[in-house]
Amino acid sequence: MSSSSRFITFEGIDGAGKSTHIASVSQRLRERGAEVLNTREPGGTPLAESLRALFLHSSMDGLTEALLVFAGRRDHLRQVIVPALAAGKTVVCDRFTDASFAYQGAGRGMDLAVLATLEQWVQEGRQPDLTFWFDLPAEVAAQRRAAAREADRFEQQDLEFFERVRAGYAARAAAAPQRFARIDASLSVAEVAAQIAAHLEARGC
Ligand SMILES: Nc1ncnc2c1ncn2[C@@H]1O[C@H](COP(=O)(O)OP(=O)(O)OP(=O)(O)O)[C@@H](O)[C@H]1O
Ligand SMILES: Cc1cn([C@H]2C[C@H](O)[C@@H](COP(=O)(O)O)O2)c(=O)[nH]c1=O
Repeated sequence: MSSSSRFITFEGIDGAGKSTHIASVSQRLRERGAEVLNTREPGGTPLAESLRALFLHSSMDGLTEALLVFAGRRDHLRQVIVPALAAGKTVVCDRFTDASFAYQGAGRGMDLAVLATLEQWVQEGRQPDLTFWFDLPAEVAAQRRAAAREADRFEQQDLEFFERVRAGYAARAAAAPQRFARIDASLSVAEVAAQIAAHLEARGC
């Protein structure tokens, strides 16, 4: 990875408000001289995007979900993320492996050791430099989703599922405090933006 490159991810339960801020964060980084590549997971390459459609709309168990999303992640890393970082770009990714631990691990009850093995095989030690975790109660996120769009099979899950997913993110954040920036996503859009800006300032971005 080039010294000027950064790998930044956005995480949180559905409806937490990530997409609302990704464009403005990317613009801020560009204004400060970064060449920013925006991408997402599941997805990011033609192969991974085709897997995304299956992942979001076909019925399957937690292990199948994990194998599918990590397969797409491997292609995404090799074809897009690693080359971009090597070229000195800043990669801003809407979701990454923390979502697998939160959704397939905490949400679906998959063995975290299996996920850790998949993480090692697929990422070969690579991790984001900075992860914004948009944290808020599942009930608040559900209210926001209800107003926004048609639910996919994850968004159709109940509040208990999303509270487990939230706890899964909290566990990942506790295990990697230097990488995670927790955002109180229950606040207003402006207050969330201010929290993000403060974290970026503190990291010289
Ligand atoms: N701080 C906020 N307060 C109130 N509503 C918000 C806030 N942030 C975002 N919203 C609204 O909540 C809805 C979900 O926001 P957004 O799409 O950014 O969430 P998300 O985390 O990207 O969700 P997903 O992961 O499912 O794509 C949108 O209608 C958005 O306008
Ligand atoms: C990367 C990843 C994602 N998911 C889930 C989380 C969301 O419900 C969807 C993606 O939808 P979005 O609107 O694009 O955020 O997929 C998951 O379960 N596991 C993962 O690794």
